[in-house]
Amino acid sequence: MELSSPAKINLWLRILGRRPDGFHEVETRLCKIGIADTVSLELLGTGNSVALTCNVPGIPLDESNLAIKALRAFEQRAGKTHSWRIHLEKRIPSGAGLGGGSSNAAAILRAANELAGQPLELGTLLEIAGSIGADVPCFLLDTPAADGTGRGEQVTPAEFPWKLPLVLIKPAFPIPTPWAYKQWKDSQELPGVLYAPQICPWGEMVNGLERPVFEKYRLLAALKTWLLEQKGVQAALMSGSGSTMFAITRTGAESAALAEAAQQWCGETAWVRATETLV
Ligand SMILES: C[C@@](CO)(OP(=O)(O)O)[C@H](O)COP(=O)(O)OP(=O)(O)OC[C@H]1O[C@@H](n2ccc(N)nc2=O)[C@H](O)[C@@H]1O
Ligand SMILES: Nc1ncnc2c1ncn2[C@@H]1O[C@H](COP(=O)(O)OP(=O)(O)O)[C@@H](O)[C@H]1O
Repeated sequence: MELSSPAKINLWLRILGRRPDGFHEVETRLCKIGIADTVSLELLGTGNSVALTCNVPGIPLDESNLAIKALRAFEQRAGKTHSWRIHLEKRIPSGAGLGGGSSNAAAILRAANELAGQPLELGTLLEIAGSIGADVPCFLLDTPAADGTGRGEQVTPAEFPWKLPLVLIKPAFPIPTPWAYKQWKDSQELPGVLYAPQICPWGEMVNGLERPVFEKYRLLAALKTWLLEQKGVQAALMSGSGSTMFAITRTGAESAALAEAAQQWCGETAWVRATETLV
């Protein structure tokens, strides 16, 4: 069984505070976008082995892969093991704040449940998803957008009728999510950079993780400032914990032109794509 496993951006990510368990209380709006991995899952028969392959080097192929974690958690809850084969065709860069691994985990939960004859209900799948990672449950919802509260794992579908043209820019370096949250409390704003909410028809775009991330990765702060000066840009923000920055333009032609200019600005090692939010 083959499933599309889309990336997300966070249109806003408000951090309300650090919790006693070390996680942070957040309010976020996740939107699925037109960049996706393809996840293939095959049920081989009896046993308990998982063979994982992937088209790109550098993705872990052992039990630390979120796709395998999802499969193991599914089998534990369903109370039955099988032998499986997974292939990940990755197009979403990792350590990018685009939720690639989380999306793969959700696709595996859906596919495994389907292939095993639907032993688990959506509520149970959402619970398992939340135990794998804060971003996983939103990818189990059918809607193109969702709101997350708590760690981000308490999700509700969100109305989002806008098909927004986007440019995504990920410099060559990744950013580990735990590091970004850890720096949040004691971080400072850089002068001359816009951190304030950008008021848009779909809501107030802001990302509380820009403060800690920009302090170390000055290039991203400079990139945000540059994006906000470009023709047709309605808003620019970091997605999740980075390192992807995204800009929303008014038209697809503007996002195509901006993608070209951004590639030149960042150099050829950056990953740059023009796409749009899913509706
Ligand atoms: C920042 C966001 C925004 O959507 O996405 P990414 O940048 O990772 O894509 C999420 O909050 C990330 O979600 P996810 O990547 O699933 O994180 P998890 O695996 O649950 O957590 C990784 C680590 O980040 C920290 N963490 C995560 C979520 C949260 N609300 N508070 C935290 O402090 C914790 O240190 C945790 O151990
Ligand atoms: N299926 C997967 N796809 C991508 N990365 C994965 C996967 N499973 C585990 N990882 C690990 O998770 C880390 C974060 O990856 P990812 O979820 O793509 O980024 P982010 O949390 O920034 O959106 C990577 O460093 C990678 O080694």
